[in-house]
Amino acid sequence: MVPSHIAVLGGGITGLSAAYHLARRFPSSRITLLEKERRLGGWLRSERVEVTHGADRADVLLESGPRTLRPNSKALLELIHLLGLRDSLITTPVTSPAATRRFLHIPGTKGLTALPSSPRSLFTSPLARLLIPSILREPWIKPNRPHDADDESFDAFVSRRFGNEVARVFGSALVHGIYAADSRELSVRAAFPTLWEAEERGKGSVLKGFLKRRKDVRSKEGDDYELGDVVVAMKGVSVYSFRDGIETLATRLAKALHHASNVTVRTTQQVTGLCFVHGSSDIDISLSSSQPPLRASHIVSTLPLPTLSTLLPSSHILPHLTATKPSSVVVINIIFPPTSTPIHPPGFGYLVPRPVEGYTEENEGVLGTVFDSAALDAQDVYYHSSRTGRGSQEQSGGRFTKLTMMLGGPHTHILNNTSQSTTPSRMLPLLASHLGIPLSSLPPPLHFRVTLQKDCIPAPRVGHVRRMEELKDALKRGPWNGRVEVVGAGVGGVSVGDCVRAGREAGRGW
Ligand SMILES: C=Cc1c2[nH]c(c1C)Cc1[nH]c(c(CCC(=O)O)c1C)Cc1[nH]c(c(C)c1CCC(=O)O)Cc1[nH]c(c(C)c1C=C)C2
Repeated sequence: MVPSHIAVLGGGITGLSAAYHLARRFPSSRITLLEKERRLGGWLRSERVEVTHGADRADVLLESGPRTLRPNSKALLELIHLLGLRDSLITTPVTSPAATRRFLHIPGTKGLTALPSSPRSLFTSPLARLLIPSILREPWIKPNRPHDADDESFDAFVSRRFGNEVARVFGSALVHGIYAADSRELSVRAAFPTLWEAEERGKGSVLKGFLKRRKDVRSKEGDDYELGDVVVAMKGVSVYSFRDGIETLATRLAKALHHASNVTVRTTQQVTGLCFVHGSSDIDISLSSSQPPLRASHIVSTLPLPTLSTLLPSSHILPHLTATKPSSVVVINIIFPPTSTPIHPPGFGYLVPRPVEGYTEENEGVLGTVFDSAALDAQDVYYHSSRTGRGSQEQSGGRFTKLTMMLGGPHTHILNNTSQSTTPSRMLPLLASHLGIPLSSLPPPLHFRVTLQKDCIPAPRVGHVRRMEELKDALKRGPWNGRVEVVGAGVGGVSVGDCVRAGREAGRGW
């Protein structure tokens, strides 16, 4: 039966995608999207700041959440096609330094260590001593997954197959860069399912499993995405965004919803409770405003799972809503004026692994730094004032350097004391030391902005996949009877592409 009224809870990227696709799939259904804030888009937030230095002026784009997208998400490519966003694309080629050059800053050392970008560079890398033996050994290590294990931590998984040091140095850094979490708590099955599956396919060896996968991938069939010619624009692209930043995706979705005749978007509407209507299968949604409750036949919740848990009547609690620990990140956007020698080497940026002693109060608390101007420089608009005082949009003396330092996550002492831990006088010496340059070669920044992104990334803990299966099973049974779907980063993958796909798949069974 076609749903009469679908309520979508939450106006972040998953909620917007859900409302957009539901409106297309059910043109005769009413759809209401409810968002507690005034703005839509959740963690996608792109803002421009104006900076000047002598005769140089620029409108520089800053991101405080995700900043780049990867072309492997068909759900995202489809949105770009459907929303007509192709002309706003800004891309980074796979051959550019931002795509090929990545670094680690190893705690206790000065400067950056380049990560090998090809099998050949592996042999000349300072990390060769650690990496080569563990890679060569892995296929020969007997299958060692505990036979009844249905999950384990990412750290335990990598330690088993590649050794403890590889797990601490590379595994923890990777997890910092995606989940801002402790790899000793993160579920390998939920966070890196391809690794877990490769080990199964390779009969115990991850590397053998990956070699086997190549054959399977080539024979994989296509699917039902409407991609237009966007795929052509993504040839040879490593990452991409839009001229006005990643938030463009949210603003264009909101615009499309505004024009859809069957959708109502209600902002500043905080949901305070859900209640089954006696004698019917409808659900009443209470709102914090003085508005009467909203009655819906179907609900898609994209709210964080702990928030959803507070909305349910005690007679109808759902399992596992509070099991996932979200990570908080302190994001520091810094803009430096043009300099005669580059502030950082060309590349994506660097990650900082977990220190040997763990996450202690003595640690600097930095998870990594992104060299933003290296990847999507074309987002920044430069003006040059001539002697006549008239501005023209042209390239002048040099480019500003834009980078983002990220702190916190498992370094909880930073989150408890953000304002004191993130002053320029603390951060700039740390940055100079990570980059291996004297502090005196860093000019005073033109812009230094600190944002605390509280609980921004749900980090799935060991057992997450099984718990989410149990949650989905509970939603199929009474009184929910499949009319309520719970989707989003807390349930499935956390990338923007995963969130868009989760919204696209919501309500498929209705
Ligand atoms: C606020 C900080 C964030 C950190 N991780 C994420 C955010 C929003 C989420 C995230 N980051 C990456 C992925 C994987 C994307 C994919 O597979 O398609 C996710 C879900 C990878 C990534 N990490 C960094 C960047 C610039 C990217 C590319 C995607 C993006 O722009 O977010 C850098 C980085 N992110 C974090 C840290 C500590 C860090 C350090 C250099 C935390």
